[in-house]
Amino acid sequence: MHVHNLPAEPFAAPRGADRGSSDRQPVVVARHVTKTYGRTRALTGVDLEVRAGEVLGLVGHNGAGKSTLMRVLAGLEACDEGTVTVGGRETSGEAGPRAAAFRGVRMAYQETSLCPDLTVAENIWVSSRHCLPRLRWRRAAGDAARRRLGEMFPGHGVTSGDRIEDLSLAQRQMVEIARASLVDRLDLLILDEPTESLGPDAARSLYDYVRGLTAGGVAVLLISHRIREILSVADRVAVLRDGAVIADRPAAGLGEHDVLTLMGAQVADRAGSEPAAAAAGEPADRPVMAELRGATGSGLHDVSVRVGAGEVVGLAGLAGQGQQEVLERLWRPARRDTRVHGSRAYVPGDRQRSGVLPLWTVAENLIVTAMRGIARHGLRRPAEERAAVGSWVERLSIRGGPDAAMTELSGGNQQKVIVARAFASTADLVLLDDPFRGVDVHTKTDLYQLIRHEAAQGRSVVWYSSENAEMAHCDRVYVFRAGRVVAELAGEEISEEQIIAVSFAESDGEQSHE
Ligand SMILES: Nc1ncnc2c1ncn2[C@@H]1O[C@H](COP(=O)(O)OP(=O)(O)OP(=O)(O)O)[C@@H](O)[C@H]1O
Repeated sequence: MHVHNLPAEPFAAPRGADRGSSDRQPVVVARHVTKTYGRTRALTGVDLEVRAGEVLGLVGHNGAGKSTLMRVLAGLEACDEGTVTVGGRETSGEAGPRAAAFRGVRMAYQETSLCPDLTVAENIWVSSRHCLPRLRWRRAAGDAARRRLGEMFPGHGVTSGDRIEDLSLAQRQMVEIARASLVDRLDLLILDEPTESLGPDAARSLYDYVRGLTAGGVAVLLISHRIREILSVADRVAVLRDGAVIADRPAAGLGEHDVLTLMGAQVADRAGSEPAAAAAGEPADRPVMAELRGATGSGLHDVSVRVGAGEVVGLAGLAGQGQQEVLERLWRPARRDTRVHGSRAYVPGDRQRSGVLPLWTVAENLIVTAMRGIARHGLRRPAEERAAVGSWVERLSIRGGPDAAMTELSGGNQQKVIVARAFASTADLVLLDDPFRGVDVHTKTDLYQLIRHEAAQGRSVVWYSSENAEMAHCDRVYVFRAGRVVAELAGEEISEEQIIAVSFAESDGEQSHE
């Protein structure tokens, strides 16, 4: 391995030479890799090869073992059995953040590994200090961050002196990905659900950059629950099921349905590919549960939103156009222009900041909101609580079970607990802020049905989603742009195409007024 440690330009750009698929050398090879946590067999014998110059897509259900495998391939954790070979050299016993054998293998985490109260430059320094000069390190780290963010995400809006905690979720994800790529020699870049928090433009820029990397001979391992995205970016797709790779195929010729079937889904058994039917009855007939009337201020301009009892109302449009402000106002109604009847539950979009009680178990996290509904005359009823928890764990296939600590759960399973917690409460109004990030396709399908079912019982749901296709499960959708409602769609009018068409058509009109 040659290292070019130049203070002025310490981090390697994609290497130049294009390599054909025929001479792709293995960069990292796993053979019969196992990993057990307590009673959980996270990896049960993985065989996988990642080759230079390719994008390998890795798919699998929540809890299939994807993140665990990545940590082992990146040398952050040692496997129990089996071998990991990096650049032709077996690494047995070497693991931990500083293991030299893994120096060219870098990983961007789905939850981000950044320290919130340090700046962007300081975070970059912490993770890449071995290739930064000791003198004026802060400046060098800041320059490197600025350059790499500019290459990867033009228009990112981050400055190297920004504190991580002040950045948006998308910006934190961008810094995380840039951080992972900043190394003196990059052999394998692992991206764990990189686009879950990114908008479509940032995702496109990232994949353009990834193509440059692979053209230069770097290997990229991409984990995602977005199967279409995997199929459009990856050269090869590996499917992980119950801790083992059960299929490894070229992406060309694979369809979305093929991948879902390989993942082990009873695709035909789930009514998921079709949106669940919206509840009957004209929205205008329903008693109003919550309402914003001409709300203005903190980014909103004359926004009126009405939520009927038993209605699922979608908030759509590009990210950050006022949808979160609407949820926030419904959650904490403080002004005259907002009226909310009944109790509320909230599923935050950012579980790192305000989602789970990490040191508590799944059962404790679930029951914390449901207790009030279960208790009689102020007394808790443990048997009923236990039964309620059990039914939610089963209903959402929360892998790990009720007694697992939240920190033991995979990212997607943590998210399921947060969603279940909201619906397990007695709240009349459930507010969802892009709630299904990181949740696998099949569980999402079950959750869509859950939402419809709860609405049919009379609950109201307000749902912001960055995935326009999800809005088809709503009764009515408000499309937002620059803090304004630019369209209200109902029933048949709601479709991905229509939402995009309205967002963009209206956005041009808006701009001419600005
Ligand atoms: N530190 C840990 N302690 C105990 N169990 C763990 C730990 N890390 C992972 N597990 C368990 O190992 C299994 C695999 O988890 P992993 O995070 O690798 O899944 P994943 O495929 O990445 O899921 P997701 O799509 O939800 O991110 C899960 O059952 C999880 O609960």
